[in-house]
Amino acid sequence: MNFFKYQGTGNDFILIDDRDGQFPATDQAYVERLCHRRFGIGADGLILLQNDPDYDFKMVYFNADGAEGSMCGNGGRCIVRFAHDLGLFERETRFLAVDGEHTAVVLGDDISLKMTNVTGIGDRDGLTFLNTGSPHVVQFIDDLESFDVVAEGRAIRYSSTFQPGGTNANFAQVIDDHTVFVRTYERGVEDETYSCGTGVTAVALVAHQQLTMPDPVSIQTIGGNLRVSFSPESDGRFTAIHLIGPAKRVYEGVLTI
Ligand SMILES: N[C@@H](CCC[C@H](N)C(=O)O)C(=O)O
Repeated sequence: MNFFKYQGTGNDFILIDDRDGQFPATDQAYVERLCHRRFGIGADGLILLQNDPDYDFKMVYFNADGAEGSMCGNGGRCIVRFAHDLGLFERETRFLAVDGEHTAVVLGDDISLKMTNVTGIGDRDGLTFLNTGSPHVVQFIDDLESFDVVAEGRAIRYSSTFQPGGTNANFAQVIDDHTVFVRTYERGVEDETYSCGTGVTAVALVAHQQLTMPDPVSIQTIGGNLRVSFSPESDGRFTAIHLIGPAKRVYEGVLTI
């Protein structure tokens, strides 16, 4: 079976064309092994591209721990690039993911991915929490460079407040009036990743609501730059949310494990 490796701002994924349904998707240990950075290919997650009768394709996303995850924004941009490379559409696509329908547009090196609407930004035991397709806590920090993202993120991820599912944790530092630097501890990877698409989307919406940062918000991550555009609604919801940034094929190979 062939595999492809893609990355979106350093969030890296194994992509598999599973339109024949042959991949052993229920074998969690196998997916985990493929994602392992010593014994496998190495990736933050694995994504299957499957057929769906009503859409261009269906995205099935697994975290590096082998369990099926909630929505992955960078993975969403990567599978759009993959589908484009496979010739499944020309410029605009419509696909199904775990959180419902997404549309996306190829803009040269960038993919603009429409994210699910956000119902609101809440408070959970003093922490800012929202769901952008995946659950996210957002905290603003003064010196993010030297902040211990893994220790602090893990404490939030496993805190009783967010059990049983847990949450992703994002730490953000304001760079200027429209730019934020973001570092994320990802649930399911159980480590800091170079970038998290649903996480930076969450940070952009919180930066708008709490710091009046205007649309679009520019995001810096360890793995590169992204933009998030959105429409704030009068009832606290956000619609027309787009995550925009590069997504690239890195290499392809044949599975031998
Ligand atoms: N890297 C992802 C986030 C994936 C979801 C997450 N790890 C979870 O299941 O909680 C992104 O780019 O959004």
